[in-house]
Amino acid sequence: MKTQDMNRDWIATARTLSQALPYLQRYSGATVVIKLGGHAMGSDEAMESFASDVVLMRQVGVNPVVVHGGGPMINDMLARLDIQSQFLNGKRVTDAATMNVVEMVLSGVVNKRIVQAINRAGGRAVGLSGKDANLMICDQTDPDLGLVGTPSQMDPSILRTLFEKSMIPVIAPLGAGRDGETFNINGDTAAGAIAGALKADRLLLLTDVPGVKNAAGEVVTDITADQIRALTEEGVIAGGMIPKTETALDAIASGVRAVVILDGRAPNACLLELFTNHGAGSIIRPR
Ligand SMILES: Nc1ncnc2c1ncn2[C@@H]1O[C@H](COP(=O)(O)OP(=O)(O)O)[C@@H](O)[C@H]1O
Ligand SMILES: CC(=O)N[C@@H](CCC(=O)OP(=O)(O)O)C(=O)O
Repeated sequence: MKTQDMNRDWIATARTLSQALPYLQRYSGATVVIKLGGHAMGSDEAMESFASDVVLMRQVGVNPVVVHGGGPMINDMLARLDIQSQFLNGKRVTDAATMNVVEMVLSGVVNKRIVQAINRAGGRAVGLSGKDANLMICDQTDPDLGLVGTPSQMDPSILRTLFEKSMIPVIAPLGAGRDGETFNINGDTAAGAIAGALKADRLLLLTDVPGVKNAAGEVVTDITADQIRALTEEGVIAGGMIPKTETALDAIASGVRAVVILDGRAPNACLLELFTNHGAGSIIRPR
């Protein structure tokens, strides 16, 4: 390539960068908690794209925290081991045998797959669960659900230590009980509790739909608490969307600056949400 052409390419790149700069600067130093659901993980390509987005966020000065689910992977392993799964209001009834499988799959397989993908993309990810450094101490949610926990005492100091070293925490949604139990936490609930404890700038809930839909099936891009309550009463918000919108409202009440529910399978979903004017998905913010 001629020097003149190279210079022209460089100037075009600099122009593009200067347009992106205000967005990149807006989030420099910000804390962004990203919940990656089991359904949003998909293929190896989707995982690679997610990992490189998280690394880019870190490179421009964001403190990303990944909290993951893995419900479908737990279901597969339980079926292989011939253990029956039962659900109550979208939450897995978790007996001791199920809890062992949940911990093995989430902390062992799913967590390390994400850690490895981020490290291969050039980041330094560290895998944890809510048990590590007392990040999430839980109480039992409901005796009918067995070992399902609700985070009741948070210590996010380990996450701040990792931010100082530019490391990326990847957290499996498990917590310790006060009497030595291990609790299974819904992934959305865990992400909300961590975002709340960090007073995060953004909580991104990645799922397999483009956002929260109204009765006409359209995505509501800027959704209020009242709209969420009305759509839930009408039964339009149902199933797995209920814990997400509940988490969003709880997170806002605990001081998170905005929550976005978006399609994690879309290429560069997190970057488009943070670094473009139009964003992505449905945003919920304090009013
Ligand atoms: N109003 C709604 N808008 C969008 N999705 C909804 C709505 N009500 C229910 N859903 C369902 O919620 C699902 C997302 O929840 P879930 O399957 O638990 O996600 P994940 O596994 O990503 O955490 C969507 O796939 C959709 O079928
Ligand atoms: C208590 C509870 O429901 N725990 C979930 C934890 C995993 C999860 O939340 O996975 P997704 O985000 O992929 O749905 C479970 O056992 O399936």
